[in-house]
Amino acid sequence: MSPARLVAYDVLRDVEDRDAYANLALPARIRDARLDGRDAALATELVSGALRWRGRYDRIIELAADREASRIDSRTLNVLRLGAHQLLAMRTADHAAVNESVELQRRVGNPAAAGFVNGVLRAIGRASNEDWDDRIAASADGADERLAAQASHPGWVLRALRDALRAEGREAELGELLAADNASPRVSLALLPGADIDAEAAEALSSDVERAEAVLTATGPSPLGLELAGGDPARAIAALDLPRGVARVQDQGSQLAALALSRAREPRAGERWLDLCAGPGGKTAVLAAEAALAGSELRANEVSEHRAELVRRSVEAHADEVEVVSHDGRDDEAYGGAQARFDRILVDAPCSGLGALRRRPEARWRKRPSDLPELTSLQGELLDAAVAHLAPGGLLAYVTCSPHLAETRVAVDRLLRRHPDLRELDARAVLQRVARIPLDLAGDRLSAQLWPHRDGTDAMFVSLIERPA
Ligand SMILES: C[S@@+](CC[C@H](N)C(=O)[O-])C[C@H]1O[C@@H](n2cnc3c(N)ncnc32)[C@H](O)[C@@H]1O
Repeated sequence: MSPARLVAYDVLRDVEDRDAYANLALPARIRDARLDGRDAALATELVSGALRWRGRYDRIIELAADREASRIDSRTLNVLRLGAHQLLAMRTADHAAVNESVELQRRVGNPAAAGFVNGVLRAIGRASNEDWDDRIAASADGADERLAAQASHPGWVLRALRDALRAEGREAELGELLAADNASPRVSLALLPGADIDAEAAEALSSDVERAEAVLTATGPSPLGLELAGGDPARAIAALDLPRGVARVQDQGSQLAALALSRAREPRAGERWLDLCAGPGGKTAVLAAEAALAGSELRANEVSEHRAELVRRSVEAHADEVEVVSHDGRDDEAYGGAQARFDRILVDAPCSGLGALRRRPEARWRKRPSDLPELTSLQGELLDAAVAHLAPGGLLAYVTCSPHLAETRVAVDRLLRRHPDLRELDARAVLQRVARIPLDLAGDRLSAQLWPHRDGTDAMFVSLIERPA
């Protein structure tokens, strides 16, 4: 029995039974099973493939088994998903994929269903991906159901993504976006400003890193950004030999969102900045470095004490300069009192996370449209509280890692209606100025929406709002 397949199966169960995050459960299981590098890579591919493509594979399994997925025992279904991934997306020989799956079923599932697993997987292996696409199309109830199954996205997510693209006049890009969600992104690093080294110099240094099979390139839209072409990010960071916390794993869209606030305009001396929803602290780290350069003070707030601790760790490069507190961002304590005012506030609000589906393969199946109303009210309340603490002339950045219109444009339009004294600034122009390369920002609104398929970033939304002096 292949240990990598057993580990992959166990992680699928962790995700299902314990609501575990695959990216946390997988390394732990790999360690416990003492998998070598090759088996660890195989387990990783199996887990991310089976989770990401779950919608597609379940439809194919239903067609091959002539039975609804909901009527297949969940242990057997996971064995079939892993088998389907080997047959349809990996180079595993068909007989090996089928035999290993039957063995796995005997070991972890109902042995009496081993014949069923054998039959279903043989049927899946007999047809190509193109054939399965045709069969999915022929059995689908409408174009959305077809695309949702083929591209493995829940229907409501697909419609939300299409609405967001349509608002920019780019509905035709939906297929590219879904494909980008289904591809494993490269790891990006941020090299915090103020270090003695910039991204280009770090790339040059990566000749040392190259020997460690972890090649860094100064590519991507963030001026702080490095991309890892392969290998272990921790080794790449260690090989740069920089002070702790200066090089950090971070999506380049997140880097740009933080820079949009700090670089929207020249800071005056002694400004006060606040990161209201800071955990786990990725953007706080960028803001801390920017604040240190600008001579600004930074306060970071995070409602969860555990995540506030992560924020403290994230600013270790500027530990004494950032005040980290833990309160509900709707309460005055988060700001240090009712009278406290800030010159710049980042509201990186809790959101559905639909912009980062490519990084968390299980996330799309966990979100529910019913999560939205609670999130959008919280976003509105956090924004109202932040606005109340914005100094005259102050700047607020509203950021989400979701392109869902209810969390992005609609939230900003509502905020501006509630507070007619506020003025929206041209976030698109700011991002164009800050970015290392020209960004393809579509639509005719002042806010900016980044996209994985266009910008190579998570789908971050950024709006900049000013309280006129
Ligand atoms: C999108 S995440 C922020 C990501 C972070 N800015 C970064 O770049 O690492 C939103 C954060 O808001 C926190 N949060 C949720 N409700 C909150 C509230 N009422 N007040 C303050 N923070 C809250 C969540 O715990 C979560 O850590």
